[in-house]
Formats: sequence, structure tokens, C-alpha cells
Amino acid sequence: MAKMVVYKFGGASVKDADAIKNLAEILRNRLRRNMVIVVSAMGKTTNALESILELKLSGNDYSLNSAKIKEFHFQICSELFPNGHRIFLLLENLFIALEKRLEFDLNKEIYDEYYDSVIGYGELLSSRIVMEYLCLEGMITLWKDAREFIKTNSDFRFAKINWSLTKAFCQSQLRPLLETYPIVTQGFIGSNEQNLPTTLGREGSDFSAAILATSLNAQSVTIWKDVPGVLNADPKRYSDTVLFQEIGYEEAAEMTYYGASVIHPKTIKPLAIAGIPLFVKSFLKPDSDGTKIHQTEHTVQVPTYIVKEKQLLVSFKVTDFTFIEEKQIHQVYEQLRALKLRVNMLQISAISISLVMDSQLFMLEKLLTNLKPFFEIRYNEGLELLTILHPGQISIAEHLEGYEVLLEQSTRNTIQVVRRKKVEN
Ligand SMILES: Nc1ncnc2c1ncn2[C@@H]1O[C@H](COP(=O)(O)OP(=O)(O)O)[C@@H](O)[C@H]1O
Ligand SMILES: N[C@@H](CC(=O)OP(=O)(O)O)C(=O)O
Repeated sequence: MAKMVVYKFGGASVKDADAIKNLAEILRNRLRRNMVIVVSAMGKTTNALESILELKLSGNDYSLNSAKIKEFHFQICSELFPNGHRIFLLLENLFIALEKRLEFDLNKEIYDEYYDSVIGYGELLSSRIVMEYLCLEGMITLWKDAREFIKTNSDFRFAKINWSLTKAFCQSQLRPLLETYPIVTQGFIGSNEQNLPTTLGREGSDFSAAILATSLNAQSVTIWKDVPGVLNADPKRYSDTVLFQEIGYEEAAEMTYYGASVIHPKTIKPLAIAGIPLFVKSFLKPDSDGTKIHQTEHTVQVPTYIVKEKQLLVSFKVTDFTFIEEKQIHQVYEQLRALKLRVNMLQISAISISLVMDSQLFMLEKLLTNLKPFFEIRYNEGLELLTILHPGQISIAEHLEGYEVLLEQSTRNTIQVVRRKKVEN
């Protein structure tokens, strides 16, 4: 029996008609039974859907924005399919369903649940287009709605996987079909026990691929990216990057934890536990090896640079001259837990706790309101968190030119700096 494999194609690999043609070429000699193909929304569609939700929430007209999304998908299809192909009707139906969803009232209280009922349309559209295009090219696959087998709790927007249900559904629903056909499905989306749509957190499609691989005991996962593999820095920010041919699960997990956006941070853990290798390969050079992430003794020696944008630095200062101890840390962390906020960096001094987090809609407001009675709070938004792993003897100064430093921490193996670009006068 052919071993199970999972391929994941992200937004960049399905961003336009040429990209989808390229995807089909990658699959032409690779497609086979026992293959699951996970697809993300096309290009920046998820951001575009988020903008609609923000406009709707603030009571503004979003009709131009939704028309643009529709036009974008129909334009791509007109370049891929002949007139009258059934994809046009399928898309029309999906857009009618989306418009109907958007007719419901939206307010802050129900934002997360509403968000999940809308945002997954990007993946539903792209996966349909990919499946139909593969079929047109003579590659028969089945289209499956991931919400039928990726089961989660009800933490809308950041849903946690119900592993036992997901595994059971993958084994009972997908495995028998996979013996005959490859399956195309969506990343990022799932559903809760009431079958309401949920999502796994932005950029969560890599994680979906790992969930499916684990649930189906796959042999490997390959995520197809617009980079040669995992590099020691984001090539969009740094020149002269180094490609890692192989890295260990731990190294990869650490990189993603600090914000290396090439892989979603939740992806590594399930694969490491199951011992399933993850290949990061270029969809532009599909025959190149890329990076293999697996159990290995190989250690990374070169400095690795990771920049996380849109960071928020919040400082909580006690006002009654007591020193920071467990009680205050607990108070702050209780709120973070309740608001589902993750800390990227923490610094404690005698009288204050400083936290660095991703900026998130509404969260700052809530955090401030809840902790105002206990602390004097100051914050700065729009910051960057630079992390350097294995810094060796490098000079940090060159990474700070043109920046103001707000917070700095270093150990032998890691340097972290919260910085803000200086404004030129
Ligand atoms: N260390 C790194 N190595 C390679 N790419 C990186 C790294 N850090 C950040 N990136 C960025 O990750 C991008 C690919 O991830 P992403 O855009 O999420 O892919 P997709 O959404 O298509 O799955 C690259 O274009 C690159 O800019
Ligand atoms: N489309 C979703 C999920 C995702 O993972 O996308 P990508 O694979 O393009 O990062 C998002 O943009 O958040």
C-alpha cells in the first residue's frame, strides 16, 4: 500500500492563475493515492476578508471590498477554465453564501464566532478552484470540506484541536477514500462539536497539514513555499541568507516560537511527537531538496535572525512601593490567559513587569481596563522584536542602526531586542 503523504500549498503558491498552473505541474508526476493536498486561501484573500469584517464592525460599507474579492477569483478562473465550466457556478454559490453570512448583524461581543463563519470562505474558494483545475488537467482528486473532520473546541479564531475526534474522523472518513483517490481539502478551518465553523489561528494551514499527517499516520509532510526552504533569516529582510538542508524539530520549533513565519508555530510539535519528517520546499524549484526537519543530531551553527512585527510592549508598574512578587505576576498572567494572549518576551524589575506581545484587535483595551485598578500601565505599539539565535561573536550594533531600543535581553544562545524605527526629521 502506498504510504500516506500530505502536501500543503499556501497562499503564495495559489496567488494567481500562473501559480495554480505551476501547482498542477508540481503534482503532475507526484499525485497519487494516499495523498492529502491542503490548500490555503489565494494570495491575500484572508486579509481582504478580515478588512470586510472590520468595515462591517465599524458600520462602514464593504460592498466594494467584497466585489473585489469576487472579481479576483473569477478573473483567475477565467484564465484557467473554458467558458461555461462548472467552477463558475460553484464560485457563484459560494459568494451567495458568503454574502448571506455577511447580512447578519455584527458586534464586538460575537466578533470571534462571526469571524470564523466568514473567514474560511477564502479556503473554500481556493480549494474548489484547485480541485477543479487538477481535474481539467486530467488529475482526478476528491474535494473534502475540512470542517467535517478537523474537530476543535469553541475557542473561535484560536480553536484547539480535539485530537481524538479528529483522528477518529480522519481514519473513518478520509482513509478509505484515500485508498482510491487523492484528496484536496482546506487548511486553517475546522468545526466545533456543534459543527459551527472555527479557525486555528492566522497562517494555520501548515498546522492543518501536521494535524492531518498525524491523524493519518503519514510518512511525511511537504509544505510548498516561495523560498528554497528554511533559511537563517527571512530573505525579504536580509540578503546573503543560508539555506538549512536539515534541522532538528527543536531548532525548528524554537525558530517558529520566536516568529520565523515560514512555518506556523504549532506545526512542529505533533510531527515531532509522531516522528513524521517535514519538508519545506520551493514551489519555484520543486526538484530541489529544500529543508528536511526531523530527528537529527545536526546542530545549527550560523546566527539565525527572526523579526516579529506589530509588537506591543506593555509595562505594569506597582503603585504602592511594594516589590514585584508572585502575586502581581499571577494577576497579570491570569488576565493574559483569560484574553488568550501569548507573551513573546517578559522582563521583571523591582517594581514593574514588562511584556511584549503581538498587537491584537481589542485586546489592549481589555487588558488595560482589567488591570488598571492594580497597576500604573504604560504601553508602546508598532514595535519590532528581533531575536538572534546562536549569535556567536556577531555585533548587535549593526542590527540597531536607525532604531531606538526599548528593551534588550541576552543569553549565551539568544539575543532579543525590542526596537522601533527612528523617524527621520
Ligand atoms: N527563516 C526563514 N526562512 C525562509 N523563509 C522565511 C523565514 N522567515 C520568514 N520567512 C518568510 O516566509 C515566507 C513563506 O511563508 P508564508 O508566506 O507563510 O507562506 P505561505 O503563506 O505561502 O504558506 C517567505 O516568503 C519568507 O519571506
Ligand atoms: N489563509 C489563512 C491560513 C493560512 O495558513 O494561510 P497561508 O498558508 O497562506 O499562510 C491565513 O492567511 O491566515
